Amino acid sequence: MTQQTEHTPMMRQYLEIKSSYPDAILFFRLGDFYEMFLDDAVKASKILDITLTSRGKSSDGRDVPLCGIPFHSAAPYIAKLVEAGEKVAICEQVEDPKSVKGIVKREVVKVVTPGLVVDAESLKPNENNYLAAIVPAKSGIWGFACLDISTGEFKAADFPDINALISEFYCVNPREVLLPASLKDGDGLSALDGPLSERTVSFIDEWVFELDYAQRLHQTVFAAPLPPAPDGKEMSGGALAAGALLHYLRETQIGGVAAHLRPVVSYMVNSHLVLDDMSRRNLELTATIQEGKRKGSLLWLMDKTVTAMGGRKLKQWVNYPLVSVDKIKERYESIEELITSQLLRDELVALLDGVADLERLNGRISLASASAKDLVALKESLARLPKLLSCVQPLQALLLQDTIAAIDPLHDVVELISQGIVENPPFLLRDGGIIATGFNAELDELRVISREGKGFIAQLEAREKGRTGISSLKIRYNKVFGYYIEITKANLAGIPDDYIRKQTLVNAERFITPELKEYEEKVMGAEERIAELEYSLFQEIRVQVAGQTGRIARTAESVATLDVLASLASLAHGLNYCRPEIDTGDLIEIIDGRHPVVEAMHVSERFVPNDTVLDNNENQLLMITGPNMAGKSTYMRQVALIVLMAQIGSFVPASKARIGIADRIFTRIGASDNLSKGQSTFMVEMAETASILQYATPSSLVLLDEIGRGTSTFDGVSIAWAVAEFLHDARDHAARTLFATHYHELTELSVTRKGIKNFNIAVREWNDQIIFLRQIVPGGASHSYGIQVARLAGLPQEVVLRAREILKNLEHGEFTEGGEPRISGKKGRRIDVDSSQLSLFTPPDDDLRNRLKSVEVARLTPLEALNLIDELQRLV
Ligand SMILES: Nc1ncnc2c1ncn2[C@@H]1O[C@H](COP(=O)(O)OP(=O)(O)OP(=O)(O)O)[C@@H](O)[C@H]1O
Repeated sequence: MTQQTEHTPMMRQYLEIKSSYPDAILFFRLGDFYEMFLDDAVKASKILDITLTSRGKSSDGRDVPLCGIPFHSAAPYIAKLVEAGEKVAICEQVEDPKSVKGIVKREVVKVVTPGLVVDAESLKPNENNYLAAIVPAKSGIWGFACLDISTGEFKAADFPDINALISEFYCVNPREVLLPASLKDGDGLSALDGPLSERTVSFIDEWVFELDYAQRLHQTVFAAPLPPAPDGKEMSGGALAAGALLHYLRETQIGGVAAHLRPVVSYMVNSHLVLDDMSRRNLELTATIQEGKRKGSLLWLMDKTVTAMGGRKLKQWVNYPLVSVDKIKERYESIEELITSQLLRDELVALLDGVADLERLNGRISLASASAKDLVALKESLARLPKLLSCVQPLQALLLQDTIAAIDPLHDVVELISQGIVENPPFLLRDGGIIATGFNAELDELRVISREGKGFIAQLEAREKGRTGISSLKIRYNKVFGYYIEITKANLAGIPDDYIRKQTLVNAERFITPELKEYEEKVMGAEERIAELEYSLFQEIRVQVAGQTGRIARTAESVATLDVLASLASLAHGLNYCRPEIDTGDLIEIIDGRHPVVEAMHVSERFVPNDTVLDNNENQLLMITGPNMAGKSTYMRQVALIVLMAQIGSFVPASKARIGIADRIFTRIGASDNLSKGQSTFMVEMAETASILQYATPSSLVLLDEIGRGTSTFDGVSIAWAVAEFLHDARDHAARTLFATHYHELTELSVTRKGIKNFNIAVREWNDQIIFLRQIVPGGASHSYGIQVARLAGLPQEVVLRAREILKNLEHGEFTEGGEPRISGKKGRRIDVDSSQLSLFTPPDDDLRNRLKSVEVARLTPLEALNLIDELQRLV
């Protein structure tokens, strides 16, 4: 904060508190308002679109900017600031102003930050909201940890290099990130620039990222040591990052870490099928590549869940496909059983449909921000569980049984809430009307007093009307005077002596009597006490329920799993998917495979199914040629998606599939433009290819679409050729590969490489038109049909004709002395419609060919042969 201010005691208090929260907007409680001052006020008034005023002057004579919001309706304002990426520190009066002389004591009670919001309005139901920490650790390892305070999930891992870290970062997609302060201007951050943009980033003191500290914090919070990595070794970076998150939680939650937060779970890059960020985006797993929308993504297609928890869990399954055959089979088994038990599944889905977001309710309960409505929602959801349990009881599959066994209907919690809280409580907690009758004797008594008091006032009004003979006499109530008797001016003559005048209005006078005040005290006292008592009883109930967060979390988790399995069963059943066979072998065999999303999005067009065989032997690299628009990319993606779905544990769009587990899926598809990061399209293409060649293993699945197209044709073909050779020849990197290309020359690789097979996507020519058959067939394509497709796309006739002319020139081998094609040629040459593809490697030596063709070898004498060699040499 830069401004100088007049230092009234209150302002001094403000500045002192603010100095501990320099990067948060401080909500400073003043009576019924939260006030913001100085820079905070300027910033917040803009974001919140509220009036900026000023309060007094600073010592340099400038106004002190000020804005404020009513405390009882602060929630939407806080949400708006947090949505804009700001942190909000809530500073309350922690003493009763009535009992204090001078400045009342104030303290920050909570800091709300984008990664730590819990209110339902600020969160998307089927998305997690993560807070993450990143830290470079020793030997190039990067530590990463993230938690979702709204659900209690907490995990950490080490990543071998920054690229692996970044891939995971995008997958987790945290809203807020903590980094060690040393990264502020230091190395390593530039690679993180892209990932960190548009997220709230906080730099944390270096000392926080210490292993001892992390271990101590974890032990204190969870009464358990930090876990090792899944391979049994000590987590290095992940542990530090987890420690930083716990530290930050303590700082912002003031006084405690949420009870529902679960201990850290450690994981590793290869605990799952690994996908880098580009591949995730290319395969449109959770969002489309063009518009970043959910609709059109694999997740959109697969998601038939009916609860928010199920939606989030499915997203996690899609983001982390499995590599364990046993675990995958457990999921298949469950889906199969749920498909065959259709009636049961329908009933299960109907029961799940009414279950609220137990995970987030649990979070709000444990963080003491749950309303009475939240508790009732919890009760109503839990109350469905006994029926749900009896519905699923006949299911036999192992995973289903384990999941069902972990569901706890929490009868005690249901009973407590049913007895304690009315069926339909108000939203506000302080106005009473929450606690059910019969729950607390004192409360019931107070309610009787209050009711009777009100009845008495009605009686009193009638009595006073009789006594005074003034029929218009009324007993009324307002906040300033409490109860009073109102008499119009015309009737004032008849008022009794014991009436005490309180106020004069234009047309009436207001009076009180000692009797009225006595009753008022009783009623008002009772009502005040009722509100207080109800609030404290509510808090007691909430604390009791919060004591059960572990049980609620386990139940929520199981309900989510049931929802996901039922969703996968509905998907498979509805779209006629098959159960794959899965093993650790190298064979990927798909019969009648379909692209799940293209098939679902274009229902009017029949999707043509295709087969695939890939392995580590004779079908290791499929070289796919075919005209533009034929369906090469769709075909390649469909294979990757089928493998991915199979490893998610889902059935797949095919009539039969056998999937040898993939450790990673790599894709290099299309021209992703990275100009904003200062890299050319070609540079990005090559960088991605380099990373594939470095990390692919024989168990990987690689999709390469038009490698080399970002540069000159000769360079492009050469690079594509060498890449294909490498993927075939380099034993450690010989991944199962789909290689789509427009360079027909590459089909020649199959002659010398036994693992390379040519395929093309069939088209039929008809009257200078092409018809796409969408069928993948063995062999290389002979034509590109680029010009025909360009014409279909509406390129002007003139340009199309000229392109054909140039193509013809090229095909006729018109080259300059330097070997460059003389493509401009002469205009007006007649063009054959069926021009065949130019072979770039056709040598410009027709004379040589013609001479050779003319030789009749059988009739050559040895001397003539020698002469001929001499002549040919000269020709060359
Ligand atoms: N098997 C199929 N059945 C029906 N339609 C398909 C099939 N495969 C692809 N398509 C449709 O054909 C269109 C073109 O497919 P795709 O983009 O895969 O072609 P491509 O050969 O990769 O083209 P290009 O070389 O120009 O990138 C897509 O819009 C898709 O909807």
